[in-house]
Amino acid sequence: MVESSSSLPPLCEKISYKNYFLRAVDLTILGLLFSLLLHRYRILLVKQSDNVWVVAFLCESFFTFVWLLITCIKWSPAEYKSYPDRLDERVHDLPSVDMFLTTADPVREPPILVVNTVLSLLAVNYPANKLACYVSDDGCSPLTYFSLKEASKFAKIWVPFCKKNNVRVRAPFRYFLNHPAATESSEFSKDWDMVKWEYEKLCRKVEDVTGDSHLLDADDDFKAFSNAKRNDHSTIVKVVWENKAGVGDKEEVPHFVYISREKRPNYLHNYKAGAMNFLVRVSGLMTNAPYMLNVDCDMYVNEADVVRQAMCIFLQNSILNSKSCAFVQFPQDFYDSNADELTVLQSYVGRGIAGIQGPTYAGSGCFHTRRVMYGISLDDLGDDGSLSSVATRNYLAEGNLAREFGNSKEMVTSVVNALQRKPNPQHSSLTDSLEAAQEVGHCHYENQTSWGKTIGWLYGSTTEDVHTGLGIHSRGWTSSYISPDPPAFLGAMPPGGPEAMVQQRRWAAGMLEILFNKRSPLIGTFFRKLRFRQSLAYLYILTWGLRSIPELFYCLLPAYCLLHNTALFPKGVYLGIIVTLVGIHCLYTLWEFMSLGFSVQSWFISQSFWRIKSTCSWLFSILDIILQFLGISENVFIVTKKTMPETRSESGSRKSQQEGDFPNQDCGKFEFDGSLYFLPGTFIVLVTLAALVGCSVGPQRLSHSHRGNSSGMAEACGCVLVVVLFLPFLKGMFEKGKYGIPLSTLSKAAFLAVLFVVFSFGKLV
Ligand SMILES: O=c1ccn([C@@H]2O[C@H](COP(=O)(O)OP(=O)(O)O[C@H]3O[C@H](CO)[C@@H](O)[C@H](O)[C@H]3O)[C@@H](O)[C@H]2O)c(=O)[nH]1
Ligand SMILES: [Mn+2]
Repeated sequence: MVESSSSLPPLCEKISYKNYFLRAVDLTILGLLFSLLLHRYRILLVKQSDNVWVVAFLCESFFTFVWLLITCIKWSPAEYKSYPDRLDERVHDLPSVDMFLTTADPVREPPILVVNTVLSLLAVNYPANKLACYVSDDGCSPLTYFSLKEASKFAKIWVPFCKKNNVRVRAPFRYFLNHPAATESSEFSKDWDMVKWEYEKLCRKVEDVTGDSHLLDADDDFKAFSNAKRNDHSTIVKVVWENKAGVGDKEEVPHFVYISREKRPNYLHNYKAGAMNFLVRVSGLMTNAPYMLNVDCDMYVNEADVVRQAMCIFLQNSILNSKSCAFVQFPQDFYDSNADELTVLQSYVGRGIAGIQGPTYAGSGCFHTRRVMYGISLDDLGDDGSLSSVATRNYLAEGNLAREFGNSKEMVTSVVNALQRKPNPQHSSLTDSLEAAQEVGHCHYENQTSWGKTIGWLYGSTTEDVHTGLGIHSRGWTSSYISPDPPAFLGAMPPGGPEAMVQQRRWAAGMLEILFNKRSPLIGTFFRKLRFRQSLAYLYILTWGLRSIPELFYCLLPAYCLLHNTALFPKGVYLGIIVTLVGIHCLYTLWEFMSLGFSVQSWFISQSFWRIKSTCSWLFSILDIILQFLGISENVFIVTKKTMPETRSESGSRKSQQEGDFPNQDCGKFEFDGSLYFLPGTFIVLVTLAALVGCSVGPQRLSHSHRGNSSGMAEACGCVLVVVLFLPFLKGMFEKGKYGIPLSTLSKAAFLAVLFVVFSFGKLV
């Protein structure tokens, strides 16, 4: 299949970015942090009873630990660059790829957005007979199914149009943002108008049915949905479109299947991980491709060559007989500017991890190897990449597979084929597998099997992605990171506000679930095949939730000290160290943002958002975990609300990338509601303001009797910094509507702030 002659140029290259200057900056910051800690500790030894210094010492120890992890992670960044143009001369028969998309709620995830992502998948630059697209709908919505059916009709126009004209961005809502250039031929313009008209027709149809779903009642194809409730319905599997010609022609549209697994009330469905495992099974029965791409429903393909890019990595590995790469992860990029900080984090921390054992799995934009998902370890493979004889005996022994993969004969056969890298025997039609697909969708199909435990997407955490990736790395596999420009996938992030808080809390709680479960990286290095630095990388991500406590305390300390008339910061040289630390850190992070083309404003918003999300949202994840341990409540996956952006073209703040950016009028404006999330932030701002006011009203008191040999200036500066970082809250106190903090939150926070002030003063008397 692959031409292995070494005279041909490689399909991909690993690029390592060692930057000695950045290492020096990282180490300098680390050195400064350690010297500060040491100084605090020395003073603590002398005056043991100073609680403020104990708290500050503990917080700073935590921050130093985090920075130590960051320094280790960023030490040797790397990524892959692929050369898809070289594929054709080297590979005569490209491998098949099954593409998975999950959706869960037709209201929070508008079907037209799902349709666009699906269309971008169907139109990728890859032979149509090697692709199949599977959509899992946890919402069991006739509207979603209807939209997908309509999309498959439109795909017959869209896919050939994209391939013929070599369109780059193959999600119509994005593509039609721009008009064709004046230099284009009149034939193209005519085609363009026709396709746009057809797309608009599709949108209208979806809109009409959204307004009146009874329109579908008469259609027999929708019978399965009548009486179906979101959380109470049988399995539905529908072959929306089958590429019966079985050719890879440019005119052809890949297979397209809609599935919705059985749901019953009071039954744990394991959220996205459960949906992914059903996708794996159904696709195993139908097409059984050796590679699987998965995307979230809002993450459309922004680079038509993406499948070829990923295959470059897998195929080059097979040329080199290096078999350790389990998955290829593309970064999650976004078409809105709500996630600039995530983009920066991926670019630096993500590349750092990519240089160790490989990137963590991010849940979307990732190509997995089916065999690895079936639980095999790197040791199970022989030199030629096939199962070793011991592994063959273990896995394929009579009864073992049924015990692990469930009682469907067809499923077991497909697993045997996948493990031995053989395709399924040719079916005459996809619909032949419908019955078997229904069977593997039953609620209890997974009972007593290894699904979610050692095979497939892992259960037990709402961040199933990090969990599953960790499971794979712990079995000795590596992963690869490619970050093409323009980005391969683009999605949406909720703006700063309630939705973002819910999402961040879910993430932080999901990570803590992993930190304390049996796959914890704390033990993975010693008992499994997780590399040491990789376990540190996981530790960095998994401890996000825990950071909330030192961050909260540290934000309150300046105010407390000012009110309590005591010193927070050391004086003299060590005050200089703190100022230098803050300065270097600001410049360093600012440089990270600007080097990726982001603005100073975006940097500032991100710094502020980090403080807000850790003190306001991650804090609750600790509560979630405690309640879960006590058996009082379970962590749930609340789907993030996605909105279809207005299709108006305008240029955005980032220098890059696409053919026109979406407008973002309220960029950076923070939204509030009455939820408890906004209580800690409001409290911090009120307390800090009170301290500042107290300090300016009674300056004599401060200068005369300030204990700890500090004038209070440093603490006052600390307070100003806190207020600046929580600026959205300060503004929120004066705004109305969704940008204003509700009175109920304000009054609760004010009450707590009064208690805090009294408490701080109380100590003085
Ligand atoms: O019960 C569920 C819940 C969610 N989903 C799907 O999961 C995807 C991600 O959900 P979303 O609400 O967009 O979560 P995010 O927090 O934005 O997603 C990030 O975080 C998740 C948890 O770590 C990962 O699964 C995602 O891939 C990653 O993009 C979406 O396609 C949903 O439709 C389901 O299929 N079933
Ligand atoms: Mn999302």
